Amino acid sequence: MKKYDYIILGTGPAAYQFIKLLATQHKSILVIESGLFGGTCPNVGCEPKIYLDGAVQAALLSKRLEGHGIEQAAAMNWSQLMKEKKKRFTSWPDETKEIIGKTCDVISGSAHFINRQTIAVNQKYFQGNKIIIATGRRPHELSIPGAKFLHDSSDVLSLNKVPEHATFIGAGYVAMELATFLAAAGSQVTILVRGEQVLRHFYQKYSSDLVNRMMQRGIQFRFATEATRITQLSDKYVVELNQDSSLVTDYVVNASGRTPNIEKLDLSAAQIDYSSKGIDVDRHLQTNVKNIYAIGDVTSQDVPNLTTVAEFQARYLFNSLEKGLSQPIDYPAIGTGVFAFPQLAQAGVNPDSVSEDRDNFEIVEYELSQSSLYAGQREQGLLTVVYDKANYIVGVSEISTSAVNDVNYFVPIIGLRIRKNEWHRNVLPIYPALADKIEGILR
Ligand SMILES: Cc1cc2nc3c(=O)[nH]c(=O)nc-3n(C[C@H](O)[C@H](O)[C@H](O)COP(=O)(O)OP(=O)(O)OC[C@H]3O[C@@H](n4cnc5c(N)ncnc54)[C@H](O)[C@@H]3O)c2cc1C
Ligand SMILES: NC(=O)c1ccc[n+]([C@@H]2O[C@H](COP(=O)([O-])OP(=O)(O)OC[C@H]3O[C@@H](n4cnc5c(N)ncnc54)[C@H](O)[C@@H]3O)[C@@H](O)[C@H]2O)c1
Repeated sequence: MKKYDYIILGTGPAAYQFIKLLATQHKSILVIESGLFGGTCPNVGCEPKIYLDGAVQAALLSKRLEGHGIEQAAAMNWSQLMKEKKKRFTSWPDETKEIIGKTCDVISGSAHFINRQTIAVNQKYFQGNKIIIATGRRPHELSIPGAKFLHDSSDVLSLNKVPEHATFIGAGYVAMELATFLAAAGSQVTILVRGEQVLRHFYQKYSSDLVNRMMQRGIQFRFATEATRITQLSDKYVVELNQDSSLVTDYVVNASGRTPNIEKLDLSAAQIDYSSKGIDVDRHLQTNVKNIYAIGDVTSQDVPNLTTVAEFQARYLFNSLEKGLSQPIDYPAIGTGVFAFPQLAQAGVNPDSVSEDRDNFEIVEYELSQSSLYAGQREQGLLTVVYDKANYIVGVSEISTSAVNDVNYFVPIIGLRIRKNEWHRNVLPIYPALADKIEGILR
């Protein structure tokens, strides 16, 4: 049986980052991937999403400005856009496999544990001194009758023609972003929200604001509504709802969350602890088994499942295993954004989590629309800043057409605890942009 220093399961952002760093260490490495090389983010997640987003934002912004300096709003040609997207993305898995193959042995197949040192793939067995599990997540399966008619985010991101009517189940990141895309391309869209909240990890005032602005563009939200059954009716689908009602649609997207890829790993063969939330790891990203580690979305850690977080964990693990770093993982200020229209973004402390603690935190809202920058886009922009007792900025939330980039200005300010005088001395940003106003927001 061939023995390696490392066996790595998966090739998504977590594994890829770890492999890239390990390439400098002259180790023997086996990498096993059961799906598309590169994982979710570059193939069916962030990257194709942001590629399509360019046209979506252009179309929606031109519509907003119609009659205010734009004669006629741009009309999206989704099919053409999708052809362009496929041209760019189709070769990525093969290219990624080739890059990894330069420094590692690579196998396509689904890996599972035989025991604490042994992994099986395609009926072959391999031993690893250290085994890194980075198998990510996949769309959560809804167990309702007719679930076979459901589509997921990957399907939407490679859809050739937009449906006349689309229904989304769930109201998290995926639903809010992809509903924005399909609606911009001409679909009628309905979003079924199980409870009363959308994007529950975001500042709720701005989540509700986003819902209102999407509703103004004709996107329908049905709150306290669950899909209970889906049936086919010639070339359409009937979605039965918990409120003794139903709707007829052309396309149903399951956007009810993502579940860790653990079932096929046979974790019990290596006595690895896990739950439905993912693989349990300690603050060194080690499982309960000494030589086995887990990174990225597959872990049950209470951090957002983002590419940035997966890569951060990979860097931490590399430094811990190869560079002798002994401190536990300590997460920095994490920024996150929803690529809807307008965008929603936040970093650090969510105002909702400290709104009752006025002794230790101050929450201040800044109206951005007064600036010509935002007014020229005819979009209301709102920024909320959370200050701690010592007047450091510890959290920022924004809703505007440029919220993602705006909040990114604040990530170093929060992470590096930058004060007004330091900013003033060392920074002269481009004007006009939000960055030139930050000095006024800092204390
Ligand atoms: C539609 C969408 C949009 C997103 N947009 C953003 C965004 O804008 N910004 C952001 O930060 N994050 C975004 N994300 C989240 C981001 O994609 C994930 O956080 C990131 O991909 C996690 O990386 P990972 O390496 O942990 O897992 P993954 O990228 O999921 O990779 C895991 C890999 O393991 C493989 N695998 C699974 N089981 C096995 C097995 N038994 N054997 C071998 N291989 C296996 C899988 O095939 C997969 O390739 C988005 C996700 C989706 C779905
Ligand atoms: N811009 C980004 O960074 C980005 C974009 C997309 C995805 N992601 C990542 O991928 C993850 C998955 O995204 P997502 O939108 O699929 O999940 P999510 O957890 O953000 O949202 C899931 C939604 O489905 C609802 N839901 C759960 N179970 C349900 C059920 N049985 N019936 C009806 N509704 C149900 C939830 O209440 C929630 O509204 C995100 O949490 C995020 O980490 C990030």
